[in-house]
Amino acid sequence: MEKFVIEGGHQLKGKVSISGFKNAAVAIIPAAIVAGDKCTIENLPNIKDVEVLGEILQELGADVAFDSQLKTMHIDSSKIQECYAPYEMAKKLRASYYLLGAALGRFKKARVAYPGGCDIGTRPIDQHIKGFEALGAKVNIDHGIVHVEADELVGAEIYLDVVSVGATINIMLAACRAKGTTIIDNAAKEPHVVDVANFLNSMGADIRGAGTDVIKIHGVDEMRGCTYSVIPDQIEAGTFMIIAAATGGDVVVDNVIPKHLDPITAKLREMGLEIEENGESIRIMGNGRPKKCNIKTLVYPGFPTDLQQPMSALLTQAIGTSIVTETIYEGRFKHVDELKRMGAKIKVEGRVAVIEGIERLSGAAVSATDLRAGAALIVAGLMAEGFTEIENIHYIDRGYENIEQKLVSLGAKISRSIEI
Ligand SMILES: CC(=O)N[C@H]1[C@@H](OP(=O)(O)OP(=O)(O)OC[C@H]2O[C@@H](n3ccc(=O)[nH]c3=O)[C@H](O)[C@@H]2O)O[C@H](CO)[C@@H](O)[C@@H]1O
Ligand SMILES: C=C(OP(=O)(O)O)C(=O)O
Repeated sequence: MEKFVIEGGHQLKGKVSISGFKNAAVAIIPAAIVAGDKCTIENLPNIKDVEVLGEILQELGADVAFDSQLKTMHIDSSKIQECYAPYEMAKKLRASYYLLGAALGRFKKARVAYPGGCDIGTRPIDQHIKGFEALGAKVNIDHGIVHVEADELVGAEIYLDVVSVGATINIMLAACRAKGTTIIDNAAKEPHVVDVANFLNSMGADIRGAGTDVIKIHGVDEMRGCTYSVIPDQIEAGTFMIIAAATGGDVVVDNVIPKHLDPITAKLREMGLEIEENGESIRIMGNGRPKKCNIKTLVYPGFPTDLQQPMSALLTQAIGTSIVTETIYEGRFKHVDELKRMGAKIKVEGRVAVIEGIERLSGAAVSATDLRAGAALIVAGLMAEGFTEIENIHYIDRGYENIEQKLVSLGAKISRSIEI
């Protein structure tokens, strides 16, 4: 089992380049099925989730070649005949549910086991199902497998009861091959929704309004392969901004879309950090302990749930008491018990964490319980006095490319060690 060993207390300085967006990549790879042609996807992050999705498409019958140096995946999905993703395949990640929309669009039929992913609360798919049914599909769940099937997909007006990234993307995947026009009302506006729409449009789809809360999809008969480059990872970039703040460092986070980082920049400025935006990079200059700050996770352009855990870690050393409210996932406080091992003063009541800032955390042996909990423990370990050992780092490898190498290049003392 691998673990990270961190010696805390070193200021980070320098420039770090951000990889492609995991949460866009995990939708774009399954989306490549829709056209049934050859696609080249560039700027993919070299992370476990991308590797696993490539393997899943291969098992479904596609030719897949991932060049991890060039960060490019070539997918020829023309040989896929049908989409059956049993539990062993689908449980590996939450994003396997995008196979439902993609295969429904192309084959009018799919069978995919209920999705897996990090345990951060219930992850219902009722809005995905509502969308598929509105397009004319019959959906039933039998022995853990979601079956979707339609004689014909027909465009419809779909109002989402909750703003859901997954449902918005899944409905776009199916609707781009439906007859007529689909309107998704109360759609998610996240950058990854826009990236997937742009990818589908590059394959010949006709999707308008992605990035607003009304998306119009005119179904098309034909789609074709394309070459597409994934946008930079908003969450990896935000994590490095938080790390820079946590270590009182001076870090340029490069290859980002600063607009996507507005909610993080605003909060860090509120905490007293100096931040400069410069084209495709953001410079964060820390100076001692940050001020307290309240955080409420919201759909985009609100503060992203995926950064709540790393931000909570930073707030453990803020001056004053901060209140963190998690509105998206009720189970996203599993990092709290681990932070407490390091001396953090946090009380959780339901979806609210009250964090009383202390002078300094102390290094301890801790365990990652999910991807962003792992990122939070890295933030904490880099701030803490002494050594922190983080177990279960396979969660972190799901979503961060070469995180320890990127941190070492900024002057952090972190290494990966293998325990037998
Ligand atoms: C809005 C939001 O922050 N979405 C994040 C969520 O996306 P992900 O796609 O996992 O989640 P959704 O955006 O679909 O879910 C948002 C909320 O809607 C609820 N819901 C969702 C679908 C459904 O059919 N029924 C339902 O009730 C969920 O329980 C959740 O409370 O996690 C991803 C990975 O961490 C992030 O990249 C997304 O930015
Ligand atoms: C929880 C996450 O990923 P997933 O939805 O793929 O489990 C995440 O990216 O923070």
